[in-house]
Amino acid sequence: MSQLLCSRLCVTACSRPLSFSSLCSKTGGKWKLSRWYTAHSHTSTQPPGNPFHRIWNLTQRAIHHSSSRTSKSPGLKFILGPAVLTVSARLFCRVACCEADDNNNAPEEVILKDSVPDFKWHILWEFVKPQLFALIGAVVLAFGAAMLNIQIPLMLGDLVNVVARYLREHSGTYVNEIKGPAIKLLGLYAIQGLLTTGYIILLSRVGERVAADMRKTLFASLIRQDVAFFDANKTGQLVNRLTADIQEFKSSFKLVISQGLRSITQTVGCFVSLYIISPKLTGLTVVVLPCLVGAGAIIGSFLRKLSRLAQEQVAKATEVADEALGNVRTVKAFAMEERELQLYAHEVDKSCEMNENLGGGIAVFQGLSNVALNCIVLGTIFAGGTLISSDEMSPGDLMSFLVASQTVQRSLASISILFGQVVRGMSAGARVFEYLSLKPTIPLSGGGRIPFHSLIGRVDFMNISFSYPTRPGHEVLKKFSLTLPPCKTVAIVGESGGGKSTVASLLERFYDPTNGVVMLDGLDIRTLDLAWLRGQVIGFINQEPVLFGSSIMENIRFGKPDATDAEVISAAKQSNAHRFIMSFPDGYNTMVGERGVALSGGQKQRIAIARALIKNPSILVLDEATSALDAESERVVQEALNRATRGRTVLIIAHRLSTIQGADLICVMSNGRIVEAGTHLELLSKGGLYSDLIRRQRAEGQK
Ligand SMILES: Nc1ncnc2c1ncn2[C@@H]1O[C@H](COP(=O)(O)OP(=O)(O)OP(=O)(O)O)[C@@H](O)[C@H]1O
Repeated sequence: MSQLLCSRLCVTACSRPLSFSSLCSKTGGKWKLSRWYTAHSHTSTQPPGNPFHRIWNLTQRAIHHSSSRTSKSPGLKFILGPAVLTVSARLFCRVACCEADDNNNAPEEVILKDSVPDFKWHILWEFVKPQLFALIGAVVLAFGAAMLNIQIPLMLGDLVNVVARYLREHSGTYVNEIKGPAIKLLGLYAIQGLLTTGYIILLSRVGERVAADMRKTLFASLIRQDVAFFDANKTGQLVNRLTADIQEFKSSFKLVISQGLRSITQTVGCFVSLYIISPKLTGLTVVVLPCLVGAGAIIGSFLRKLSRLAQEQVAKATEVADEALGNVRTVKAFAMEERELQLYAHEVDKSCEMNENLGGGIAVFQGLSNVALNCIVLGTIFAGGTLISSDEMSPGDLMSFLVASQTVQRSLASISILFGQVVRGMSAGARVFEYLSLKPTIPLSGGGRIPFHSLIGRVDFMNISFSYPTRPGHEVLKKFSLTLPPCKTVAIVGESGGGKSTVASLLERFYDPTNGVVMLDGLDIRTLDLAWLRGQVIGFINQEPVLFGSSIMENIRFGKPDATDAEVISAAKQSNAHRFIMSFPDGYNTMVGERGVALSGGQKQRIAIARALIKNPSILVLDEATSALDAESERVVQEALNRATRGRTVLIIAHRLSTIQGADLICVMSNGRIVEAGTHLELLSKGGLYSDLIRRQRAEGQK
C-alpha cells in the first residue's frame, strides 16, 4: 500500500513541475511568503484530501503570488517545486520503509524472546578479519558518499541563487549562467552515485562472506555437539540459528555500516550547514525535529510490538501446518484431515485479525506522519519566507535549508530505526556466537587413543550409575554391571523404560556414565578416540533405521565413505538386501526418498544392516532391530542378522523374546538393574521374571 503511495507520489513529483510552470511568472527580489500565507491560510479554495497536496498548492500559490507582485523569476519554479515534492516523496518512502521494516523484521523478534547471551566481539572479529580490506573500503566509500550528501543542499542553494540573480539582472545568457553550478552539481551526483555503488558492492560482499563463514562454522559446531545437547535443544531452534539469526545479523551488520555511518555523518554535517545558512531557522528545527522523531519512534515501537505478535501468530499457524504435513501418514491413518484443517484455519484467522489491526495501526501512523512531516516543510517555508522578506535569507538559502533539514530529518529517523535493528542484530549474533563457542562435553576427536593391537571385543559395564543430563534427578541405571564376552551374543530384555536402550547408548558413548566406567578390552572408553570407536568398532542398528534422502549406494556407503562399489554390494548381500535392490529399475542408484519413505520397513532395515556391516565392526549393537517388522520381513532380516553377528561381540536389546533364545547370555533388566541372567533354558527353569515374560508373550501371540 505504502509502496503504491510512493510510486504514485513519484509520478506526481515528475509531472507537477509542468503545470507548475504555468502558474509562475517572473519573480525577483524578496519573497512575500509570510504575508501572503497570513492572508490566504483561511481561504476555502484549498483542495481537500492529502496534506501533501495542500502544501503543494500553497507553495505554488505562494510563488505565484510572490512572482505576480515582483514579476521577475520563472526559474525558481523549476527548483523549489520539485524540491518540495522530492522531499515529501522521500518522507512517504521513509514511512513505507518503516512499515516494511516492521513486517520484515518481526519474525526474528520472535526469537528475541529467548534469553539473550552476551555479544562476543572477539568472535565477530574472527569473521570480519578476512574481509577487513573490503570492509575498510566500504566504510571509506560510504563516508565519502555521506560527505557529498552534505554538500548537495548547499550547491542546490547556489544554483537557485544563480537563477534568481539571472532573473533579477538578466546579465549574459541563462545557459551560460547556470552551466557552471549545474555541471558541478551533476558531477557531484555522478561521484555520489559511483561511491554509493562501490560501497554497496563491497558491503554486500563482506556481509555475504561473513554470513557464509558464520553458517559453516555454526553448522560445524552444532554437528559436533554430543547427543545430550540435541536432547536439550529443539532442532527447529537450531535451524533457526543457521537461517533467521544469521540473516538478521547480516542485515544489521550491513545496515549499521551503510546507514549508520551515513546517517550520523549527514546529521552532524547538515546541522552545521543549517546553522551556517540560518541560525534562527536552525533553532526552530532543533526544537521541533527531535520531538517528532521521538514521537515517531514511540509509535513505531508500539507498531513493532503489534507486528511481532502478529508474526508469532503466523509462526503458530505455520507450526500447525508443518506438523500436519510432516506427519501426513498419521493424520490420514486417523482420518484427522478435517480436525487439522480446523486447527489451521483457527490459527490463520487469528493471525489475519492481528495483521488487520497492525495494518490499521500503520495506516494511522502513516497519516499522522504525513501531516506532521509536511507541516515541517510548510513551517520551514513559512518561517523562511519571513526571513527572505526581511532580507535575512536568499531564496537559494531557503532551498538549501529545506533540503538539508530533510536530510537531517531522514537521518535522525533512520538512526532511530537503526537502533532497534542494532539491538535485534546483536541479539541474533549473540545467539549464534553462543553456539559457536560451545564445547561438546564428549569431543569427537582430539586426545583419544586408538589401540595398536587388534581388538578382542570384550566389553565391561562396571558399576554404572546414570541419569540423563536433561533429567538429572531421575536415575535410569543404578550400579549396573555387565560383561559382553568377546564374540558372544548377550541379550537384554525387560520391562519398557527399564533402561535397556540406555545401556546401548553408553556403549556408543552418546553419554558418559554419572558413575562407573565402560571398558573395551580393559580400556576405559573415555580414553579412546571417539571417531574410531563409533566409525570402526561399533555397528549400531536400531528399531527405526533412518536413511538419508539419497541413493541406496550412498546410504550403504555412509557406514564407510571410502568403500568401493564391490564392498557396498558385498555388504548388501550379507544383509539380504542385494536381491530386492537389483529388482528396482535403478538398482543401487534407486533414490530412497526423504528419510527412506520409498522403501518398506524390512527393506530399510536391511539397508541399515548393510550400512553397519560395511565397516566390519567388532561389536554390533542391535536395539530392537526386528520389533517393527512383520513376520516375513522379520524372517529375512533375522537371517541377515544371524549371519552378521557371527564372529562379533553382540549386544541385542529385544522385545520379541523369540529372537534372542539362541543368545549366549540373556539379562533381564528391571528398574535400571539386572535382576536375572542366564541362558534361555536356565532362565526358564528358574521360573522367574523371564519365564513370566515368555508366558505373557506366548499368551499375547495366541490371542
Ligand atoms: N534422551 C532422554 N532424556 C531423558 N530421559 C530419557 C531419554 N531417553 C530415555 N529416557 C528415560 O530413561 C528411561 C529408560 O529409557 P530406555 O529407553 O533406556 O528404556 P528401554 O528399556 O529401552 O525402554 P523400551 O523397551 O520401551 O524401549 C525411561 O524412563 C526414559 O523415559
